[in-house]
Amino acid sequence: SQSAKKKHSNLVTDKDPTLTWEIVNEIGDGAFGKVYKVRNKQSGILAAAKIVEKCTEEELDDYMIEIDILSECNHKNILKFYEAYFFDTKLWIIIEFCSGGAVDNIMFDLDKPLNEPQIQYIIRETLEALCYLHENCFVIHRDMKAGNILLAENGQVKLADFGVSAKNSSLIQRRYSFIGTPYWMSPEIIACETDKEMSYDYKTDIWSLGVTCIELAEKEPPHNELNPNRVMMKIRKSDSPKLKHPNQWSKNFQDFLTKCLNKNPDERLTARDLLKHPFIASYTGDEKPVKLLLGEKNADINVV
Ligand SMILES: COc1ccc(Nc2ncnc(-c3cccnc3Nc3cc(NC(=O)c4cccc(C(F)(F)F)c4)ccc3C)n2)cc1
Repeated sequence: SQSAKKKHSNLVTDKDPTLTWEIVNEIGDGAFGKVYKVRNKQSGILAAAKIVEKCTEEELDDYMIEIDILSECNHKNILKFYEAYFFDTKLWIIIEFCSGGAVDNIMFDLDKPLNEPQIQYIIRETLEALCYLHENCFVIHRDMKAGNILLAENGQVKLADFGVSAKNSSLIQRRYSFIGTPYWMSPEIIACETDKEMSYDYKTDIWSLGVTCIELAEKEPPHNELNPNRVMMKIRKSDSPKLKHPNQWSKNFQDFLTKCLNKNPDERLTARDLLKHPFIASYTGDEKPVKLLLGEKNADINVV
């Protein structure tokens, strides 16, 4: 439509996406719509396409925040934006395809948590993405968890946001809205919902990263036995969560967790600081431990 074309530069409105992209299969079905693996008819390139049916102009404005964030992000550890179409009342958001899928699905398929080198590599790459989001894009992710960390076929780590909670926020202005998946929520983000004068900022992603480390080490986040509306009060009342069996893990890992899971956001380290922490800096390996993990997952599928 004319208004969509005029307003948004990242949006193709006068071309039918099915002329360029063919649907291979469905890979996800969320509240927002369906997600497909698609192939470019000219280049053969694979991609992931979120297709929102009957998208209204105001819904489009909301999705444009996501499209603008994705199109301005140019980093090896953030999903690469390809194209977006608004055609025949359907919105298509097309981004790079990661064949490994999300890390929580991989742990579920293999029915086992990750080992320390795999955690070090994945968290190092995720911290690089968070540094970029916080320092270059002034974006708070707000839904950091293993389900939003994708693996590409060569073991590359790509940060995603399927719930699309990531929002732009300038350095000074803090966020007052309330969002994210309860188990990974920081104490201050929960406080936001009760006493409004509280606010939170980038440090909320660091708490969620700490919870994600426990999730990678134990398959589930802390308090996962509680139902979602109980867990928020539990997080606010409880001390910082810890690993169930600390002596199975290095002192560096345990110390890294205490630096992420400080209940006071002002004392929590930044993503930039955490990249220098021994748990991360001492890991000089490449993506090999994660390529083995992907090998197991693929072998798993063949053997079944
Ligand atoms: C179940 O098996 C699989 C196998 C492979 C894959 N691979 C894959 N590769 C790429 N994308 C997806 C995907 C899956 C479900 C939903 N959305 C997906 N990607 C996607 C993500 C977005 N948006 C973001 O990731 C996003 C939005 C806002 C901010 C950010 C960030 F802050 F991270 F930059 C990221 C938009 C459109 C799409 C199609 N899935 C997934 C499941």
